[in-house]
Amino acid sequence: MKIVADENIPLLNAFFQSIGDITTYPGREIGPEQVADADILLVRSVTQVNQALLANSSVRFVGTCTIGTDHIDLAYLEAQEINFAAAPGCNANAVVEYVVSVLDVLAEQQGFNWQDKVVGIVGKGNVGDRLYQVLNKLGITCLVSDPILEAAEDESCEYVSLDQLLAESDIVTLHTPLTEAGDYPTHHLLDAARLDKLKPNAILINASRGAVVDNQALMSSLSAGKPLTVALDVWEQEPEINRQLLPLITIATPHIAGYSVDGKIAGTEMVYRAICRAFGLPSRVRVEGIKPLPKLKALSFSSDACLEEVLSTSIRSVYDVRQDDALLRNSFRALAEDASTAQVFDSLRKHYRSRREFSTVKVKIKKCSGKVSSALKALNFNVVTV
Ligand SMILES: NC(=O)c1ccc[n+]([C@@H]2O[C@H](COP(=O)([O-])OP(=O)(O)OC[C@H]3O[C@@H](n4cnc5c(N)ncnc54)[C@H](O)[C@@H]3O)[C@@H](O)[C@H]2O)c1
Ligand SMILES: O=C(O)[C@H](O)[C@H](O)COP(=O)(O)O
Repeated sequence: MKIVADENIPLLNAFFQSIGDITTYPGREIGPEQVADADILLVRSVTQVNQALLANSSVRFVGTCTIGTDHIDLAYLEAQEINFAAAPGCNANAVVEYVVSVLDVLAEQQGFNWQDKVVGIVGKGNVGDRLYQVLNKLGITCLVSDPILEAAEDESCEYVSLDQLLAESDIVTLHTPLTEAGDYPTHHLLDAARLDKLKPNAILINASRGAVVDNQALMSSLSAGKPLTVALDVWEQEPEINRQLLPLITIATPHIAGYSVDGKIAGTEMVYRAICRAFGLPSRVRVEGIKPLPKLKALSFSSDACLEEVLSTSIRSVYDVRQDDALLRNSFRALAEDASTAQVFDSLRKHYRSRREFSTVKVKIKKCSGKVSSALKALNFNVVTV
């Protein structure tokens, strides 16, 4: 079989070389010509998969090694009886750890204690629910808005309206898909009116999709002096992000919240297993059999280390969002005259030094307080008491 794939999908040969001949392209350059005689198309979020791409192709299976599927015309694939698989939850832990790093950094910069804040979570799916569980275990009060789960009478938490969440949360973090249709569309969910409802000095984090927040309205609000701290990992019009918005954003990253090594490989593996099922193939490849993944040295703390020090040191030893923020700002500052915003944004993502996830890091603690150990376990660290 012929496989056409986004070059940014990790371990393509390890997983798929026994299934077919693989040809890779930059995700944004996969067009009708590239897929014309392909049987299987493997993409990430930057390839629009629709009738314009597939109408005259032989593609029988589309896989996106991502959580988001807003780049896929699902109705068209179904109508054409083209098999489809995404990778739900594959990098959800990475996004949670991104949010945790943002909170860790802002808590230090603004001198607050997480436990004293109310966190509003918009969207309680794979990412939002994991974040909810982590924050709950850390004793942090959460408000949750998810009208779809609420309508389905989900009882995993008490739900509030979005307007109540915006009015009462100190920190608002967005984890919905980007949708334009249905009962609860999320395109510009946070428009000018809703941005106005955010508390003074609130923190807004968007690691979902750029257009869930009206970026023009956000820029107007911030330019008018609204006291708001914003962390954006996703931007409207990616990769042509609005560079005038950049200086108004406190933490700015190039859509890498889900870019852990573990999450990216999980995405590839999930689509591989779906293809094996769809084509009745033996699912032989195991991630464990692939070259060992980079491991971080174990951390250890003295028994009198304070909780804040242990948490912050552990988080930053694995991921410090300030590094990605600085890299993005320096890259745009150094932007060569002829280099476009899109080239810089995409290059940062293509050459991203993927990080590991907290669960892969062993933290050795000498007879520490139960509070420290349980907090680290809440963050999914691999805790060993020595
Ligand atoms: N920045 C990144 O690198 C990154 C990584 C992973 C996922 N994402 C994005 O985050 C989104 C969420 O990821 P997930 O794995 O939790 O997806 P998911 O599908 O598991 O959960 C999404 C949740 O949002 C809820 N929802 C839908 N419309 C809503 C609305 N109007 N208001 C409130 N809630 C609403 C759904 O009911 C669902 O519970 C993905 O669709 C993707 O676009 C971004
Ligand atoms: O939807 C997802 O899984 C994430 O947004 C992921 O980070 C997308 O990564 P990309 O396809 O842009 O490489």
